[in-house]
Amino acid sequence: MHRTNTLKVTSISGRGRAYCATRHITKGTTVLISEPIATVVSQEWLPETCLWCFHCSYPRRNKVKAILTQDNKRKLPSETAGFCSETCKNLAITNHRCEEWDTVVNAYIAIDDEYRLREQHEGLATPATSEVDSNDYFGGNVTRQGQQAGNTIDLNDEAQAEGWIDTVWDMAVNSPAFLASKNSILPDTYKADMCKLIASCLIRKHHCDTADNDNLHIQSYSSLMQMQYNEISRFQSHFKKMILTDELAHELAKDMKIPTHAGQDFDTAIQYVPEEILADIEMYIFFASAFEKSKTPIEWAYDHRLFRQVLYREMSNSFGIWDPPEGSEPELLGWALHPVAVYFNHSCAPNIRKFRQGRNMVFIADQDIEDGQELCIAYGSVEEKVQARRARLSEHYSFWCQCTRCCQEST
Ligand SMILES: C[S@@+](CC[C@H](N)C(=O)[O-])C[C@H]1O[C@@H](n2cnc3c(N)ncnc32)[C@H](O)[C@@H]1O
Repeated sequence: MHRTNTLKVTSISGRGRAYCATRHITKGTTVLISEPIATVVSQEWLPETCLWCFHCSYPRRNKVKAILTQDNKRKLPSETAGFCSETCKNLAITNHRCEEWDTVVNAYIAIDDEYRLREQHEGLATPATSEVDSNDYFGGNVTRQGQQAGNTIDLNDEAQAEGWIDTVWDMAVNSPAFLASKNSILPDTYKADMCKLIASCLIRKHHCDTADNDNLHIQSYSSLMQMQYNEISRFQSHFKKMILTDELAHELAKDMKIPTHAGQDFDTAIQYVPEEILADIEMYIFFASAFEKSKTPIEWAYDHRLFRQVLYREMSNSFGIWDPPEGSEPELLGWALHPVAVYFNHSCAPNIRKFRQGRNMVFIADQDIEDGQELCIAYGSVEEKVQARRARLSEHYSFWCQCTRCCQEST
């Protein structure tokens, strides 16, 4: 990690925490080089991409295998994963806590195994029945944290929304009928990849919690927890979209308020859950069943709260691993989480350019920047008109862009 003394974290109204210049920065200055805490190479590019430095040798496969499998008949994507050299393999192993690398590889295989199993049984999902009775699970009328005693739960209120969303997850993952309706659904490969990334982070948590010898050059799970958490804003933004576009949902909750009993009865609650959030729950069910069946079951895999801790940080903070690292028409090889690099807000007129250098992300001033000025990158293309840019950012990152350019162009 290399942080220059040119930037610091401050708070900016409407945009949260942000990196700002601590002095005049001249165009071309490197302001930050950051290492990832966790990465995943997508299933599609696994055979040709080095798990450590991300060198992609397509169409040649990696020279050094990550896993020495005995079973050639049953090759899973992760069993083809590897490194471009022994040096990269050694770096991967020594840069993890003891045993950690092995657990990560086994987690990958468990996820591939579950994916393959579902691929074989695709379309055989048991339809959901209306026999779901989550009141049994909660032991009747339980009022949970954040839930008001009045007649409605206000989803605009962060604490109420948080308590209700947590309740819905609990009800969903403890409902046998709901689980039966979801446990054969084949996720898209992107979701299986995200499960691998989440597993890597939770393995780091486990090793941070239990390791005796602290390896100081390894980034801790707590650094990941400093990243912005977007579960509530994601729920609210998809809920708003749902009540605008779905007549029934509009009738049920036009003002973001839902009846209190939707926090106690799963059949009622589920009507208020946007499909994007249902897809997140499905992803967790996939994740948990992968580890339930794995040869080395991992106890933390059955905790949706831990899964959500990472999922809703990954969503607003991960960086794509692009190849070539800079330039036109790159391929997306995977994703990486960089705890130190997450304070660059988005601007539709960015002053910082980022590119990948091997495993690291490098951030360079693209113009002269004044002392105190905010340092911003672009989260994707900034070519469209203001409404289209804001809609894309809202859809993908759950925020309404408040950059100077958007604010000027929308007045
Ligand atoms: C990678 S984080 C950046 C750091 C973040 N501001 C924080 O406090 O941790 C991305 C989040 O920052 C906020 N953000 C970034 N750029 C923004 C912008 N142009 N307008 C409004 N919010 C922005 C959004 O909440 C977004 O989900």
